[in-house]
Amino acid sequence: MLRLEGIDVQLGEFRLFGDLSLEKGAHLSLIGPSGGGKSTLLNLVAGFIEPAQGAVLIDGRDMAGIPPARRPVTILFQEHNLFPHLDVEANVGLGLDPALRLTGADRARIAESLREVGLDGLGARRPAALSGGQRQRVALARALLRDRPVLLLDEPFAALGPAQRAEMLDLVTGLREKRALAVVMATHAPEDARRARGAIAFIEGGRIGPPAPADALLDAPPPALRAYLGD
Ligand SMILES: Nc1ncnc2c1ncn2[C@@H]1O[C@H](COP(=O)(O)OP(=O)(O)OP(=O)(O)O)[C@@H](O)[C@H]1O
Repeated sequence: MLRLEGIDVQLGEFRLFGDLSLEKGAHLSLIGPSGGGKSTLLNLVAGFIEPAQGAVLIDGRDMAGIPPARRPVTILFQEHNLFPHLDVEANVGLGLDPALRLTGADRARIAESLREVGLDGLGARRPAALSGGQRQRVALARALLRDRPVLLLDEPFAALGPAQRAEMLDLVTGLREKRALAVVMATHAPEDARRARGAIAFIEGGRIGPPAPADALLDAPPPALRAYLGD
């Protein structure tokens, strides 16, 4: 479903390179040292940067030249996902219509999406009146309404406490399975990668390592990963 073929990205002195392949309904965690290239990879898939060489393919379609808004991809960041002056319903509604001309049917879909992420009845709140975890749920509800088959998460739950992080990861896993989403998540927390199940690719110095099952890799890490984990 998602393939990076012979990718080479050049950002000033930094170079990201390698291949990657992810099936529908699968989860891939990107872990590795700061500055290794995790966000660059997500930005490449999202269309914020273009490769100098190689191709990003989604469902067999070459994404070259396709702008972020027209890619079958949603990206969720650690913060700044919500507009503070808009209430929760409007923030989610932006996923349906950026001009917010919402019909009754749209509002029903928004309410359903809020229910799905456990925020039933909070549509009239402003983001400032929500906890960090609830704000990320709003952003997730909007991502779900966009209904794109690839979900990119850039350290989305790093600011949350351990229990909330686990809850959010389980929520994402449930939605991934229900909707057969392909999820790519950058994280510094190996326990998050374990919890999300699926595979891990270790990225260091711009080199995209081969994905391997999370438990197997973390239980017997190769030397570079062991050094990163501090074991
Ligand atoms: N626009 C840019 N121009 C030049 N260099 C850039 C640009 N964007 C990122 N870089 C560099 O690319 C490298 C990879 O950055 P990236 O954000 O992908 O790493 P990361 O693995 O996500 O790190 P972190 O874990 O700290 O978020 C860094 O050295 C960064 O300084």
